[in-house]
Amino acid sequence: MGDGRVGGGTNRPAWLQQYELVGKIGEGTYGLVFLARLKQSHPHAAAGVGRRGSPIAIKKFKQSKEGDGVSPTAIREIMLLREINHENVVKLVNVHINHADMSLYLAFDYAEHDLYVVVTIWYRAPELLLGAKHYTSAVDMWAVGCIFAELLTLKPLFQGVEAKATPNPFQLDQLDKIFKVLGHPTVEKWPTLANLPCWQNDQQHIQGHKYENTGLHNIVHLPQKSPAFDLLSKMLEYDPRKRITAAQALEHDALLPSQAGEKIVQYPVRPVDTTTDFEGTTSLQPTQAPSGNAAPSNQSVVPRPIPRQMQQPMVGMSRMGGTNMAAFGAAPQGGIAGMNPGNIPMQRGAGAQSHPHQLRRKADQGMGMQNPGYPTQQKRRF
Ligand SMILES: Nc1ncnc2c1ncn2[C@@H]1O[C@H](COP(=O)(O)OP(=O)(O)OP(=O)(O)O)[C@@H](O)[C@H]1O
Repeated sequence: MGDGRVGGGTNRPAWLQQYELVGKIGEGTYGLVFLARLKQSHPHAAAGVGRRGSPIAIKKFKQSKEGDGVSPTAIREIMLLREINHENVVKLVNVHINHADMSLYLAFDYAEHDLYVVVTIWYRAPELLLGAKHYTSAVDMWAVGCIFAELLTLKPLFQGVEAKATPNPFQLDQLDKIFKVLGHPTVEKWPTLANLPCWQNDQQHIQGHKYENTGLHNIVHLPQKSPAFDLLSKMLEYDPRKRITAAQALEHDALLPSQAGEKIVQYPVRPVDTTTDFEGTTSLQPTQAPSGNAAPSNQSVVPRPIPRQMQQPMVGMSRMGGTNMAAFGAAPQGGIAGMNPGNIPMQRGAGAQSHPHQLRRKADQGMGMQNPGYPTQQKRRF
């Protein structure tokens, strides 16, 4: 299959030679993601960055159905990632393209932890669920609050079942999950509630029900007087106009580094499917799981031997740490020079393709793999 045959195949493109493929670590709407390691140190390698053995996440974009070039989605992702330079955003370190089949590979700094990406109704603000036609960035703060709680408990906070049959934004089960924890919303506390279409139309569903406040603190196990709980409750404020803004949140006491940590959260590390190659189908050399952690016979999982201690004491809420690895230079052979995607033929209609507003939570959270159960938990202090 020429250049497109990579990973387990023999006809590897030249650019791939710099990586040792470990296995598949994830799958998104647009591609498969693999863990690989650098075979050799990069000339500009800094401490822990770009050195031999450094982990790299390689995302292979799925081929477009039309087979007419690189998708606008990929182009958009590359363009944006080239612009973004922030410690909390994984860095795009290289772009590779196989001209034979126009398959595209993006090489990123590797991130040890993630939330297995958060775009379902679980993170949707109540004003949206109640049909608000005009909304603000407060909806994002609600989502951040949900994620914050999930970081504390390792469990999504409001796991509503989505009613998919209707174009109506009203999601009763999701609202039900929220109200059960935060209590019944009232127009006294949230005056514009009365104007929301679904609040008016679905009175019998919501207003007929009296929700008790179970108490968020009971779920996230934080003292009610702690700065972390204060910040969380301000993110999950019903009234979007009263909800804390991102700028205010950054100033909140919970983020002061001087605060002593109280709550230690054990984060699991990412499983790696070592049987899947870049084509997402065939076998790499299976790696046996350590004894006592038998993997299913048709697949193997390995703990990632990438010790990355999270040593910083975290207080209240900590900003999610990025990998903090610097880019290590220009594209090597086969890469797109300077990561300029300008020479990539784009599909017609580029830019017009809409990103699905609502994506599903990944069905393959653990990629169907058993939790390897290795002693690889990492701690984060809150
Ligand atoms: N740099 C990385 N380091 C470690 N794992 C990664 C990295 N990038 C992606 N992954 C893993 O691969 C998964 C798929 O990533 P991808 O970017 O393809 O899609 P997504 O952003 O999760 O979702 P979608 O494309 O549907 O919006 C992620 O959820 C994550 O588990």
